[in-house]
This record gives sequence, structure tokens and C-alpha cells, in this order.
Amino acid sequence: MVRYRVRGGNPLRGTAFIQGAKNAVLPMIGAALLTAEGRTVLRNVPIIEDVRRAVELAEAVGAYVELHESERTLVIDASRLTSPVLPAEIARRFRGSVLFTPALLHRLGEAIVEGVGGCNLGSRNLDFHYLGYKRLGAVVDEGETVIHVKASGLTGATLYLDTPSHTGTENLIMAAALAKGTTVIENAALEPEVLDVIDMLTKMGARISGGGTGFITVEGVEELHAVEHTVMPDRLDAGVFAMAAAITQGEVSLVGTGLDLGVVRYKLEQMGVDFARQGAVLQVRCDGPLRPINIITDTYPGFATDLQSPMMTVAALAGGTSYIHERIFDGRFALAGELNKMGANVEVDGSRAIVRGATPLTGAGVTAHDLRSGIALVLAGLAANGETVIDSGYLIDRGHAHLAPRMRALGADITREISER
Ligand SMILES: CC(=O)N[C@H]1[C@@H](OP(=O)(O)OP(=O)(O)OC[C@H]2O[C@@H](n3ccc(=O)[nH]c3=O)[C@H](O)[C@@H]2O)O[C@H](CO)[C@@H](O)[C@@H]1O
Ligand SMILES: C=C(OP(=O)(O)O)C(=O)O
Repeated sequence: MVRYRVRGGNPLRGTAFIQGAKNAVLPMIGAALLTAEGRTVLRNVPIIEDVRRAVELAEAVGAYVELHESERTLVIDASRLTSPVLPAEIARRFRGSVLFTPALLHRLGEAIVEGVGGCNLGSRNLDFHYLGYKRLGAVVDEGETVIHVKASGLTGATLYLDTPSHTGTENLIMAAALAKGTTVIENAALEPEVLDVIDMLTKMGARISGGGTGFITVEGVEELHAVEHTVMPDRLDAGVFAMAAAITQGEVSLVGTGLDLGVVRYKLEQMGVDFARQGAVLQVRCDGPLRPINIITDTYPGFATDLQSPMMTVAALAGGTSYIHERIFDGRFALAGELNKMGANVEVDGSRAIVRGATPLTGAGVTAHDLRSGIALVLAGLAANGETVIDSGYLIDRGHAHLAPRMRALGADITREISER
């Protein structure tokens, strides 16, 4: 059992080093398995639990993987894949496991998915993935718990996603990259992480156009080769550090190549937070009261659902009534009850939440229900009076690397503990 202990009240000051993006590195590990030729090198890899699970899963299907933690580098040799099975005990622990299916299909002719994990956010369907594989010529046998996908070669087709699924787009691009002929994916995801994966696949020899337009065309090629690629910075990690500066009335320099916070920056600016770009560094500062905000989550370039929970904490500390409308997931308000234990006033009605602030927060024993509610509780702890103890800290470690030392370097009083229960 991992637990975070936070004692609030310290303004955060200094330089925060932003990790590589979880939602880019996981598909890239899946992409590395598409090639039998050479060894893939991934740089700027975040040392998070999801990456450790992805390494275990790659090893379970036969790849040879070296995770060089201090160099934040992964070396993947997928020249020999030996098993099409994504075993439940690893695959059910993270969402990224779903991204291994295309490589197994191409390399072994089948993928046996014993489960897919990830944050518990309500319904998280995979129908676009499986319908897409079927249209490319695969046979999908959806059992109670195990899904068996088989194909003796895929053929390009026109695919349409009802909504622009992030991993759905990545999976169908990977499936199409080695299919015969042309695939068109309509209503494809626009997220920067998807574009980073397209960049890597293109370097590997894939022929992909239209990334970022919603209409992606993939001309299938015979084979792909191993490349070196640097993972883009994690805009969710960056958003959290910006919010930590804001709610503690601090001043933090965010360092991470090419960092772009997009709409999160504009929303925080509306709340009274100052941003200044100084060359490659983004400076965040707040020295006045926070104003309330309205948020509607959406696919990129809308407000990222993954930052909705941390933003709820910021809203609880803002003077006035904030409104949050969650449009991506139907069960992403588990944070509200935990924040209310700390003195917040959050009322949930279906997909909408009303946050009445500013309420002083008081340290309490709380539980992370998913990765982002966990990090939102860390933020609450930084601004609360007294001590906050956050259980189920493993969920935070799924997506944030070396959180406690990175926050301590800014002056936060935070420790990570491991106990027997
Ligand atoms: C590993 C990874 O990259 N995770 C991210 C990814 O998750 P993930 O790729 O799972 O999220 P999707 O974009 O696929 O899902 C968004 C919504 O579409 C629905 N849907 C999706 C696929 C499908 O086949 N059918 C269907 O109905 C889901 O139920 C959900 O309501 O994007 C989410 C939305 O930006 C982020 O919160 C996650 O951090
Ligand atoms: C929902 C998330 O992740 P995953 O899709 O990996 O569960 C997240 O990162 O907030």
C-alpha cells in the first residue's frame, strides 16, 4: 500500500522538471513491438508504474526490454515475439495494455487480451477498436473476460470513430500501418500525444498523413524498422505543477522541451494565475486571490478530462461558484466526496459539478479513486491546514514520476510511504 502524506501551507518555489508523457510513451512501447528489425530506443521515458507494467507486458510476449531508470531510457528488442497472450495479472493493471494488440496481430496473427485496466471512470468501451480491426479483416471473438483477435494479414479500409478515441486512433493507425493498401480513419483523435506517436511511426517507415486534421490516411507498408525517439513532455504533469504553484501562492518555472499547456493555461489565467514564457521555460506565478471558473471537458483542443479533477481542487480554493461539466467519462467525479471531507463544498449532479469556494481546506485521511483524483488530493493537501494522508497512492504513481522529491525540491512538505496494508 502506497500512501502520500502532505502537510500544507508552503508556497511552492523553484524549478519543476516535467516528465515525458505517459499517454505517448505507452503507445510507443506498443509501436516498438511492430518491428522485428533492430532495437528501439525511447528517451525521456517517465519512470511511472504504467511504464513498469508495459515493460512487464512486453517481456511477457517475448520482447527483451531494458529500462535504464536514471537515463530515463528504454531499449526494446522485439526481434522475437513468442506469445500472443496479454496476461490478466499485468494487462488489468493499466489501460495502455490495449495498445499491444496491433503488434501481436501483425507479428503472431493473433492477440489474446485477458483484460484491460486503467482508471475507473465509468464506462470505457473498446468497441471502436474491435469494429476497426474487423473492418480491416480480423476476426474478433469477445468472450466474457477474454478477447481473442485473429488475422492472417489485414487489408486497408475506411474506418469511422463515433467519437475521437485517443487509444482507438493509435491502435487503428498501428493496425493500418502494416496492412495491405490504404486505410482512412475518419473522426480521428487530435491529441498531441497521438501526433507524437505518428511522428515515431513515420520515422519507423510508416506512411501516415492527416495527423491533427481528424482524417488520417495510412498507406500500408511491408515492414517497419526500429528507431530512436524522444517522448514529448507530459502536459498533464505540467498542468498539475502549474496548479500547485497557483494554489500555494508560489512561483514555479516549468522546464520541459516544447511545453504547451493550451487551454489549461488560459483557464488558469482567467482565475488570476500569471504565466510568462521565458524562452524554453514557462514561469507560473500567483500572488492574489483565485477567481471561480467554468470548465467543459472535451477532446483536444478542448479542456483535457484528465485535468478536470486537479482543476476541481483549484476551484474549491477560488472565491465564488465554479461550474464543471464532464463530457468524456460518465463516472469521473469520485473526487468530490473526498474533497468535501477536507472542507470543500462540491455538489455533483450527473455530469455536472458545482464548486462553491473559497472554503478553507483542512487535512484529512482521504482515498485516491483513480490517478487524477489522487493527484488532485495531493494538491488539496498542499493548500490545506494540517496533514492530509492519501491512500491508494499506487494510482498516483501510475502516472506521475518521482512526485514527492520533485515537489519537495519546490519546498512542499510531502512524503511517500509504503506500508503492509
Ligand atoms: C492511455 C491513454 O492514452 N489514456 C487516455 C485515453 O484513454 P482512452 O483512449 O481509453 O480514452 P478514449 O478517448 O478511448 O475514450 C473516451 C470516451 O470514448 C468512449 N469510447 C472509447 C473507445 C471506444 O471504442 N468506444 C467508446 O465508447 C469511452 O467510453 C470514453 O467515454 O484518452 C482519455 C481521454 O482523453 C484520457 O483520459 C486517458 O488518459
Ligand atoms: C484516465 C487516465 O489514464 P488511463 O487511460 O491510463 O487509465 C489518466 O491518465 O487520467
